[in-house]
Amino acid sequence: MSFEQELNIAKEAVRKASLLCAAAQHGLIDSEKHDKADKSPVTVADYGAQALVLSSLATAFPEDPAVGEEDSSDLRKPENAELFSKVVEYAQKIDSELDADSVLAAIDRGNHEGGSTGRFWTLDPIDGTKGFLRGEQYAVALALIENGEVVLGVLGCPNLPVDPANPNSEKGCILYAVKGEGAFQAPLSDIGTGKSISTDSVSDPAKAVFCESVESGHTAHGRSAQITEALGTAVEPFRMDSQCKYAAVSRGQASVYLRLPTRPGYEEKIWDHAAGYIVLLEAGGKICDTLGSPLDFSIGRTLKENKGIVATSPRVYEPVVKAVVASGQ
Ligand SMILES: Nc1ncnc2c1ncn2[C@@H]1O[C@H](COP(=O)(O)O)[C@@H](O)[C@H]1OP(=O)(O)O
Ligand SMILES: [Mg+2]
Ligand SMILES: [Mg+2]
Ligand SMILES: [Mg+2]
Repeated sequence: MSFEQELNIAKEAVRKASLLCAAAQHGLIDSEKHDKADKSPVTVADYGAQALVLSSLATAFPEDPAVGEEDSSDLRKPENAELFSKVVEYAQKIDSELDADSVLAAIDRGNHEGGSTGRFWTLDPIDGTKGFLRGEQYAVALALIENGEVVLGVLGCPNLPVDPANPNSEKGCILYAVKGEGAFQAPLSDIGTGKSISTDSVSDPAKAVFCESVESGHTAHGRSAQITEALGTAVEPFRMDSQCKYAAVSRGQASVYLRLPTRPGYEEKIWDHAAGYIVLLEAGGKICDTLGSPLDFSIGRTLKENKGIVATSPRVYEPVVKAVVASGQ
Protein backbone atom coordinates (compact mmCIF):
# COMPACT_ATOMS: atom_id res chain seq x y z
CA MET A 1 0.00 0.00 0.00
CA SER A 2 1.32 3.47 -0.86
CA PHE A 3 1.34 6.35 1.64
CA GLU A 4 0.81 3.88 4.52
CA GLN A 5 2.65 5.99 7.10
CA GLU A 6 1.02 9.20 5.87
CA LEU A 7 -2.42 7.63 6.12
CA ASN A 8 -1.87 6.30 9.64
CA ILE A 9 -0.54 9.63 10.92
CA ALA A 10 -3.32 11.58 9.16
CA LYS A 11 -6.08 9.32 10.55
CA GLU A 12 -4.76 9.58 14.10
CA ALA A 13 -4.34 13.37 13.82
CA VAL A 14 -7.91 13.76 12.52
CA ARG A 15 -9.22 11.45 15.26
CA LYS A 16 -7.58 13.61 17.96
CA ALA A 17 -8.82 16.84 16.38
CA SER A 18 -12.33 15.38 16.15
CA LEU A 19 -12.22 14.54 19.87
CA LEU A 20 -11.24 18.12 20.68
CA CYS A 21 -14.06 19.51 18.50
CA ALA A 22 -16.67 17.18 19.98
CA ALA A 23 -15.60 18.16 23.50
CA ALA A 24 -15.80 21.86 22.66
CA GLN A 25 -19.10 21.76 20.72
CA HIS A 26 -21.24 21.04 23.76
CA GLY A 27 -21.76 24.18 25.79
CA LEU A 28 -19.49 26.46 23.73
CA ILE A 29 -19.63 29.90 25.35
CA ASP A 30 -19.30 33.39 23.80
CA SER A 31 -15.68 33.83 24.89
CA GLU A 32 -14.80 30.66 22.93
CA LYS A 33 -15.76 32.14 19.56
CA HIS A 34 -14.71 35.07 17.46
CA ASP A 35 -15.43 36.73 14.10
CA LYS A 36 -12.54 36.91 11.65
CA ALA A 37 -11.81 39.99 9.54
CA ASP A 38 -14.01 38.55 6.73
CA LYS A 39 -16.84 38.23 9.31
CA SER A 40 -16.80 34.41 9.18
CA PRO A 41 -16.86 32.69 12.59
CA VAL A 42 -13.95 30.83 14.19
CA THR A 43 -13.87 29.06 17.56
CA VAL A 44 -11.43 27.64 20.09
CA ALA A 45 -12.03 24.29 18.38
CA ASP A 46 -10.99 25.51 14.89
CA TYR A 47 -7.70 26.81 16.33
CA GLY A 48 -7.19 23.85 18.68
CA ALA A 49 -7.83 21.31 15.92
CA GLN A 50 -5.41 23.09 13.54
CA ALA A 51 -2.75 23.12 16.30
CA LEU A 52 -3.17 19.39 17.01
CA VAL A 53 -3.12 18.25 13.38
CA LEU A 54 -0.27 20.47 12.21
CA SER A 55 1.89 19.62 15.23
CA SER A 56 1.39 15.88 14.56
CA LEU A 57 2.36 16.41 10.91
CA ALA A 58 5.38 18.54 11.90
CA THR A 59 6.68 15.71 14.09
CA ALA A 60 6.12 12.95 11.52
CA PHE A 61 6.94 14.86 8.32
CA PRO A 62 9.01 17.93 9.26
CA GLU A 63 9.79 18.73 5.61
CA ASP A 64 6.15 18.87 4.49
CA PRO A 65 4.52 22.32 4.33
CA ALA A 66 0.79 22.80 4.91
CA VAL A 67 -2.02 24.99 3.62
CA GLY A 68 -4.33 25.51 6.61
CA GLU A 69 -7.41 27.70 6.87
CA GLU A 70 -6.51 29.42 10.15
CA ASP A 71 -3.55 31.53 11.25
CA SER A 72 -2.55 32.82 14.67
CA SER A 73 -2.69 36.58 14.04
CA ASP A 74 -5.95 37.17 15.93
CA LEU A 75 -4.88 34.87 18.79
CA ARG A 76 -1.77 37.00 19.36
CA LYS A 77 -3.83 40.18 19.96
CA PRO A 78 -4.08 41.21 23.64
CA GLU A 79 -7.88 41.56 23.40
CA ASN A 80 -8.12 37.85 22.48
CA ALA A 81 -6.02 36.61 25.42
CA GLU A 82 -8.95 34.72 26.93
CA LEU A 83 -9.77 33.00 23.63
CA PHE A 84 -6.11 32.05 23.22
CA SER A 85 -5.81 30.59 26.72
CA LYS A 86 -8.90 28.42 26.03
CA VAL A 87 -7.32 27.18 22.78
CA VAL A 88 -4.21 26.11 24.69
CA GLU A 89 -6.36 24.51 27.41
CA TYR A 90 -8.38 22.45 24.89
CA ALA A 91 -5.26 21.43 22.94
CA GLN A 92 -3.44 20.34 26.12
CA LYS A 93 -6.35 18.11 27.13
CA ILE A 94 -5.60 16.01 24.04
CA ASP A 95 -1.82 16.50 23.77
CA SER A 96 -0.25 17.44 27.11
CA GLU A 97 3.08 18.32 25.44
CA LEU A 98 1.65 21.39 23.70
CA ASP A 99 2.18 24.79 25.33
CA ALA A 100 1.25 28.35 24.30
CA ASP A 101 4.27 28.82 22.01
CA SER A 102 3.98 25.43 20.34
CA VAL A 103 0.26 25.98 19.73
CA LEU A 104 0.99 29.26 17.90
CA ALA A 105 3.87 27.73 15.95
CA ALA A 106 1.79 24.72 14.91
CA ILE A 107 -1.13 26.87 13.74
CA ASP A 108 1.23 29.00 11.66
CA ARG A 109 2.66 25.96 9.87
CA GLY A 110 -0.50 26.30 7.75
CA ASN A 111 0.78 29.34 5.86
CA HIS A 112 2.06 27.61 2.69
CA GLU A 113 0.94 28.96 -0.68
CA GLY A 114 0.25 25.58 -2.32
CA GLY A 115 1.05 25.11 -6.01
CA SER A 116 1.96 22.53 -8.60
CA THR A 117 5.30 21.12 -7.44
CA GLY A 118 6.36 18.98 -4.49
CA ARG A 119 3.99 17.84 -1.79
CA PHE A 120 2.01 19.63 0.88
CA TRP A 121 -0.90 18.98 3.21
CA THR A 122 -4.10 20.98 3.27
CA LEU A 123 -6.26 21.25 6.38
CA ASP A 124 -9.67 22.62 7.26
CA PRO A 125 -9.65 22.13 11.03
CA ILE A 126 -13.41 22.62 11.15
CA ASP A 127 -15.22 22.68 7.86
CA GLY A 128 -18.74 23.99 8.42
CA THR A 129 -18.05 26.17 11.46
CA LYS A 130 -21.60 27.52 11.12
CA GLY A 131 -22.96 23.95 11.39
CA PHE A 132 -20.63 23.32 14.34
CA LEU A 133 -22.05 26.39 16.11
CA ARG A 134 -25.62 25.22 15.43
CA GLY A 135 -24.79 21.82 16.99
CA GLU A 136 -25.09 20.13 13.60
CA GLN A 137 -22.71 18.58 11.05
CA TYR A 138 -19.09 19.62 10.55
CA ALA A 139 -15.89 17.90 9.44
CA VAL A 140 -12.15 17.89 10.13
CA ALA A 141 -10.71 17.68 6.62
CA LEU A 142 -7.07 16.78 5.84
CA ALA A 143 -5.56 15.95 2.45
CA LEU A 144 -2.14 15.41 0.91
CA ILE A 145 -1.42 17.02 -2.48
CA GLU A 146 1.55 15.90 -4.58
CA ASN A 147 2.57 17.75 -7.75
CA GLY A 148 -0.86 19.39 -7.87
CA GLU A 149 -2.85 16.14 -7.47
CA VAL A 150 -4.79 15.08 -4.39
CA VAL A 151 -3.33 11.68 -3.37
CA LEU A 152 -4.77 11.11 0.11
CA GLY A 153 -7.69 12.41 2.13
CA VAL A 154 -9.16 11.94 5.60
CA LEU A 155 -12.52 13.32 6.76
CA GLY A 156 -13.45 13.24 10.44
CA CYS A 157 -17.22 13.66 10.86
CA PRO A 158 -17.95 13.64 14.62
CA ASN A 159 -21.74 14.01 14.31
CA LEU A 160 -22.36 11.76 11.32
CA PRO A 161 -24.17 8.48 12.13
CA VAL A 162 -21.98 5.45 11.38
CA ASP A 163 -24.86 3.67 9.64
CA PRO A 164 -26.29 5.88 6.86
CA ALA A 165 -29.55 3.93 7.02
CA ASN A 166 -29.97 4.50 10.75
CA PRO A 167 -29.82 8.09 12.03
CA ASN A 168 -29.87 6.74 15.60
CA SER A 169 -26.73 4.64 15.16
CA GLU A 170 -23.44 5.56 16.86
CA LYS A 171 -22.31 9.05 15.81
CA GLY A 172 -18.77 9.80 14.65
CA CYS A 173 -17.17 8.54 11.43
CA ILE A 174 -13.81 8.77 9.75
CA LEU A 175 -13.70 8.41 5.96
CA TYR A 176 -10.40 8.06 4.15
CA ALA A 177 -8.85 7.27 0.79
CA VAL A 178 -5.50 6.94 -0.94
CA LYS A 179 -5.43 7.48 -4.70
CA GLY A 180 -5.99 4.20 -6.55
CA GLU A 181 -6.81 2.21 -3.39
CA GLY A 182 -10.53 2.74 -2.73
CA ALA A 183 -12.41 4.60 -0.01
CA PHE A 184 -13.13 3.42 3.51
CA GLN A 185 -15.13 4.36 6.58
CA ALA A 186 -14.57 3.47 10.24
CA PRO A 187 -16.23 4.64 13.44
CA LEU A 188 -14.19 7.41 15.08
CA SER A 189 -14.23 5.20 18.20
CA ASP A 190 -12.23 2.50 16.37
CA ILE A 191 -10.34 3.92 13.40
CA GLY A 192 -8.48 0.67 12.69
CA THR A 193 -11.59 -1.12 11.40
CA GLY A 194 -12.23 0.49 7.99
CA LYS A 195 -14.91 -0.90 5.69
CA SER A 196 -14.95 -0.21 1.97
CA ILE A 197 -17.57 2.34 0.87
CA SER A 198 -19.04 3.10 -2.53
CA THR A 199 -21.41 5.48 -4.25
CA ASP A 200 -24.93 4.44 -5.28
CA SER A 201 -25.78 3.00 -8.69
CA VAL A 202 -28.82 5.17 -9.43
CA SER A 203 -28.99 5.85 -13.18
CA ASP A 204 -32.23 7.83 -13.48
CA PRO A 205 -31.54 11.44 -12.38
CA ALA A 206 -35.23 11.79 -11.43
CA LYS A 207 -34.52 9.20 -8.69
CA ALA A 208 -31.27 10.80 -7.54
CA VAL A 209 -31.10 12.19 -3.99
CA PHE A 210 -29.51 15.66 -4.00
CA CYS A 211 -27.76 17.45 -1.14
CA GLU A 212 -26.49 21.01 -0.70
CA SER A 213 -25.26 23.49 1.91
CA VAL A 214 -27.59 24.74 4.64
CA GLU A 215 -26.26 28.25 4.01
CA SER A 216 -27.95 30.23 1.23
CA GLY A 217 -24.82 32.41 1.12
CA HIS A 218 -22.68 29.36 0.17
CA THR A 219 -24.85 27.87 -2.58
CA ALA A 220 -27.77 29.11 -4.70
CA HIS A 221 -30.78 27.21 -3.32
CA GLY A 222 -33.16 28.58 -5.95
CA ARG A 223 -30.98 27.38 -8.83
CA SER A 224 -30.68 23.86 -7.40
CA ALA A 225 -34.47 23.65 -7.12
CA GLN A 226 -34.70 24.56 -10.83
CA ILE A 227 -32.10 21.91 -11.70
CA THR A 228 -33.84 19.11 -9.79
CA GLU A 229 -37.12 20.11 -11.40
CA ALA A 230 -35.56 20.06 -14.88
CA LEU A 231 -34.27 16.55 -14.13
CA GLY A 232 -37.77 15.35 -13.28
CA THR A 233 -37.81 15.30 -9.49
CA ALA A 234 -39.97 17.49 -7.32
CA VAL A 235 -37.85 16.62 -4.29
CA GLU A 236 -35.52 19.47 -3.32
CA PRO A 237 -32.00 18.73 -2.07
CA PHE A 238 -31.56 17.87 1.60
CA ARG A 239 -29.34 20.32 3.44
CA MET A 240 -26.27 19.54 5.46
CA ASP A 241 -23.21 21.54 6.50
CA SER A 242 -19.60 20.83 5.60
CA GLN A 243 -17.74 18.15 3.63
CA CYS A 244 -20.11 15.63 5.25
CA LYS A 245 -21.92 16.14 1.91
CA TYR A 246 -19.00 14.41 0.16
CA ALA A 247 -19.28 11.66 2.78
CA ALA A 248 -23.00 11.32 2.02
CA VAL A 249 -22.41 10.83 -1.73
CA SER A 250 -19.37 8.59 -1.13
CA ARG A 251 -21.39 6.12 0.94
CA GLY A 252 -24.53 6.12 -1.20
CA GLN A 253 -26.67 8.24 1.12
CA ALA A 254 -27.07 10.87 -1.60
CA SER A 255 -26.40 10.73 -5.34
CA VAL A 256 -25.48 14.37 -5.95
CA TYR A 257 -23.84 17.26 -4.10
CA LEU A 258 -24.36 20.65 -5.78
CA ARG A 259 -22.49 23.82 -4.81
CA LEU A 260 -23.73 26.62 -7.04
CA PRO A 261 -21.94 30.00 -6.87
CA THR A 262 -23.83 32.77 -5.08
CA ARG A 263 -21.48 35.61 -5.94
CA PRO A 264 -19.18 36.01 -8.94
CA GLY A 265 -15.85 36.68 -7.22
CA TYR A 266 -15.87 33.82 -4.66
CA GLU A 267 -12.97 31.37 -5.01
CA GLU A 268 -13.50 27.96 -3.40
CA LYS A 269 -10.64 27.06 -1.03
CA ILE A 270 -8.61 23.88 -1.58
CA TRP A 271 -9.12 22.82 2.09
CA ASP A 272 -12.91 22.95 1.57
CA HIS A 273 -12.74 20.21 -1.08
CA ALA A 274 -9.47 18.23 -1.31
CA ALA A 275 -10.26 15.52 1.28
CA GLY A 276 -13.89 15.08 0.16
CA TYR A 277 -12.79 15.03 -3.49
CA ILE A 278 -10.40 12.07 -3.16
CA VAL A 279 -12.76 10.12 -0.87
CA LEU A 280 -15.55 10.58 -3.42
CA LEU A 281 -13.42 9.63 -6.46
CA GLU A 282 -12.12 6.52 -4.70
CA ALA A 283 -15.67 5.55 -3.71
CA GLY A 284 -16.53 5.52 -7.44
CA GLY A 285 -17.93 9.04 -7.75
CA LYS A 286 -17.26 11.79 -10.28
CA ILE A 287 -16.69 15.50 -9.84
CA CYS A 288 -16.27 18.71 -11.82
CA ASP A 289 -17.25 22.36 -11.49
CA THR A 290 -20.51 23.99 -12.61
CA LEU A 291 -19.05 24.60 -16.10
CA GLY A 292 -18.08 20.92 -16.46
CA SER A 293 -14.34 21.54 -15.93
CA PRO A 294 -12.08 19.33 -13.77
CA LEU A 295 -11.05 20.75 -10.37
CA ASP A 296 -7.53 22.19 -10.37
CA PHE A 297 -5.76 21.89 -7.00
CA SER A 298 -2.39 22.99 -8.45
CA ILE A 299 -2.72 26.77 -8.52
CA GLY A 300 -2.45 27.91 -4.94
CA ARG A 301 -4.70 28.15 -1.91
CA THR A 302 -7.91 28.42 -3.94
CA LEU A 303 -9.61 26.68 -6.86
CA LYS A 304 -9.55 29.98 -8.71
CA GLU A 305 -9.99 28.42 -12.16
CA ASN A 306 -13.22 26.68 -11.09
CA LYS A 307 -16.77 27.83 -10.42
CA GLY A 308 -18.72 25.86 -7.81
CA ILE A 309 -18.85 22.07 -7.55
CA VAL A 310 -20.89 19.18 -8.99
CA ALA A 311 -20.13 15.86 -7.25
CA THR A 312 -22.14 12.75 -8.10
CA SER A 313 -22.37 8.98 -8.20
CA PRO A 314 -21.13 7.73 -11.60
CA ARG A 315 -24.29 6.89 -13.52
CA VAL A 316 -26.08 10.22 -13.03
CA TYR A 317 -22.97 12.31 -13.67
CA GLU A 318 -23.56 13.16 -17.32
CA PRO A 319 -27.24 14.17 -17.12
CA VAL A 320 -26.68 16.13 -13.90
CA VAL A 321 -23.66 18.04 -15.28
CA LYS A 322 -25.61 18.75 -18.47
CA ALA A 323 -28.54 20.16 -16.44
CA VAL A 324 -26.22 22.27 -14.27
CA VAL A 325 -24.39 23.74 -17.30
CA ALA A 326 -27.74 24.40 -19.03
CA SER A 327 -29.01 26.23 -15.93
CA GLY A 328 -26.47 29.00 -16.71
CA GLN A 329 -24.70 31.28 -14.23
N1 LIG B 1 -19.81 32.69 -0.78
C1 LIG B 1 -19.42 31.44 -0.50
N2 LIG B 1 -19.59 30.45 -1.41
C2 LIG B 1 -19.23 29.21 -1.14
N3 LIG B 1 -18.63 28.81 0.02
C3 LIG B 1 -18.42 29.75 0.97
C4 LIG B 1 -18.80 31.10 0.76
N4 LIG B 1 -18.46 31.81 1.85
C5 LIG B 1 -17.88 30.94 2.70
N5 LIG B 1 -17.85 29.69 2.17
C6 LIG B 1 -17.28 28.46 2.75
O1 LIG B 1 -18.21 27.42 2.80
C7 LIG B 1 -17.71 26.46 3.72
C8 LIG B 1 -18.84 25.79 4.43
O2 LIG B 1 -19.59 25.13 3.48
P1 LIG B 1 -21.02 24.55 3.80
O3 LIG B 1 -21.95 25.71 3.83
O4 LIG B 1 -21.24 23.61 2.67
O5 LIG B 1 -20.91 23.88 5.12
C9 LIG B 1 -16.80 27.18 4.66
O6 LIG B 1 -15.53 26.66 4.55
C10 LIG B 1 -16.88 28.61 4.19
O7 LIG B 1 -15.68 29.26 4.21
P2 LIG B 1 -15.24 30.11 5.50
O8 LIG B 1 -14.39 29.20 6.29
O9 LIG B 1 -14.50 31.24 4.97
O10 LIG B 1 -16.50 30.51 6.25
MG1 LIG C 1 -14.02 29.21 8.20
MG1 LIG D 1 -14.40 25.07 5.26
MG1 LIG E 1 -12.97 25.89 8.56
